[in-house]
Amino acid sequence: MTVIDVRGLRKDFTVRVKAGRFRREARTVAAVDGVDLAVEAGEMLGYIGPNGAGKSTTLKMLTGVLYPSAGHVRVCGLEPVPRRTRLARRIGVVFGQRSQLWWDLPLRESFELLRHVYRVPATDHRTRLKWYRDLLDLDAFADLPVRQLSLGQRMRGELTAALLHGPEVLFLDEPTIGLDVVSKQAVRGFLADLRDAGDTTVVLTTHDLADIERLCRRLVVIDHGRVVHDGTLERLHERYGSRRRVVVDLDEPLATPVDLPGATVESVSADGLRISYALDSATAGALVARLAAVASLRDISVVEPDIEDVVARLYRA
Ligand SMILES: Nc1ncnc2c1ncn2[C@@H]1O[C@H](COP(=O)(O)OP(=O)(O)OP(=O)(O)O)[C@@H](O)[C@H]1O
Repeated sequence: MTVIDVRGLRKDFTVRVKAGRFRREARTVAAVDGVDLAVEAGEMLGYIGPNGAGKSTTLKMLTGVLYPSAGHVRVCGLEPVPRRTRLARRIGVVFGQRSQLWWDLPLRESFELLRHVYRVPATDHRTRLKWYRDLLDLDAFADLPVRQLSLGQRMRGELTAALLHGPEVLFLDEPTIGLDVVSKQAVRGFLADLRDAGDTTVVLTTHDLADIERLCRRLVVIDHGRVVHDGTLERLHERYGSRRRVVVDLDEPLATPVDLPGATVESVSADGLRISYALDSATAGALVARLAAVASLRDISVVEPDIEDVVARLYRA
């Protein structure tokens, strides 16, 4: 079932720019410029792109905060802006700058208030809260007022708050930004469990590509308001020519360089004992077998392509 259905989505902003010493003129900027997107129930989708690419503007249109300039949007079958109140019961939202929690109240009481706001039956509330408490380790700080929480603790609270009414879709804007390592792990682990449970569709924007590697099979990359990639991470690697590397440590330098079709020497250390090969079409096994026939190998490591490189290259393209 398609939970998010977006076709030809656009958002234009009118900005005033300086034109000469005293004049300013209005110019139209397409923040989102014809995005098509279909997300199926239970998917966890990574929505990424450089600064100013149009990610937040898209999320705002999907959650009913902004009216599109053109195009078709349905989330859970509803048009977000006119059906905003109804939609709010079916989606959860975590946007970095906006909080759903009451700053002066203990976290625990915010959860209780949200139960009333969304009119969640007490048993459902209890079951869900128990799950989140365990997974996100909330008990350690649930009695503190929200204003006293660390960023990581607050984010764990925000995630719980966004999910307590059992939404079908969860929108997350930069859920791990600025978090300490422990909270980052906790949030990622939690999202991985949520994905595996399969009941919630998630759209995740992030600058932290480790989030994507850990969590999202499907990746949509947006740049200048347009989708430039929609597919798996592997496909992105293939498309942008990222390659695995094999690094070998030798007992003695090679007398003559070893050539293998499908592999390229990337670097050789000054003493000749460490060689790094980039794999084009050869397999790591074939390369190692070839080397082992002519040299004594001390150590071998296979380095997976780094998504940061791929995305940096993609943005430059
Ligand atoms: N209210 C607004 N008025 C005018 N221009 C806007 C407005 N909101 C966003 N923009 C412009 O639209 C473009 C897309 O912005 P958006 O915030 O959606 O990008 P983003 O991908 O979320 O970026 P970031 O990663 O920096 O959060 C940018 O050029 C931004 O300056």
